[in-house]
Amino acid sequence: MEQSSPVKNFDSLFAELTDRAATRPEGSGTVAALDAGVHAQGKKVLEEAGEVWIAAEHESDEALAEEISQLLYWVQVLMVGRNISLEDVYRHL
Ligand SMILES: N=c1c2ncn([C@@H]3O[C@H](COP(=O)(O)OP(=O)(O)OP(=O)(O)O)[C@@H](O)[C@H]3O)c2ncn1[C@@H]1O[C@H](COP(=O)(O)O)[C@@H](O)[C@H]1O
Repeated sequence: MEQSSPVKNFDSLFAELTDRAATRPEGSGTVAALDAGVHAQGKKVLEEAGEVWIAAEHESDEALAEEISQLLYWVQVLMVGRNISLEDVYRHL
């Protein structure tokens, strides 16, 4: 029987990416993104932010939500790469 995958959220994705950085599994896009360095990560953050903006102006709710998920992912990659924790960020909220 097919198992449904658990629901992801911001914290669980961050835990997953932190684990990828520690265990470096073969074929992980996150490991490749971390190895590419902060300059490449920053460019992806900016690119995804632009796609969020365009989607917000011109695209469907579903397309916008997908772009936002990609922006969150790339912000988290950058955080993991710089060793910034969720608590480091949350204390500024
Ligand atoms: N949530 C994401 C996620 N969001 C975005 N992305 C990456 O960000 C890229 C953004 O897509 P775009 O459509 O903007 O770009 P693209 O043209 O498809 O790809 P590029 O040419 O820009 O690389 C995607 O191709 C993915 O490489 C993600 N990669 C991984 N995850 C999750 O991260 C976790 C770890 O993934 P792995 O490290 O790959 O195991 C898993 O839960 C994944 O589901």
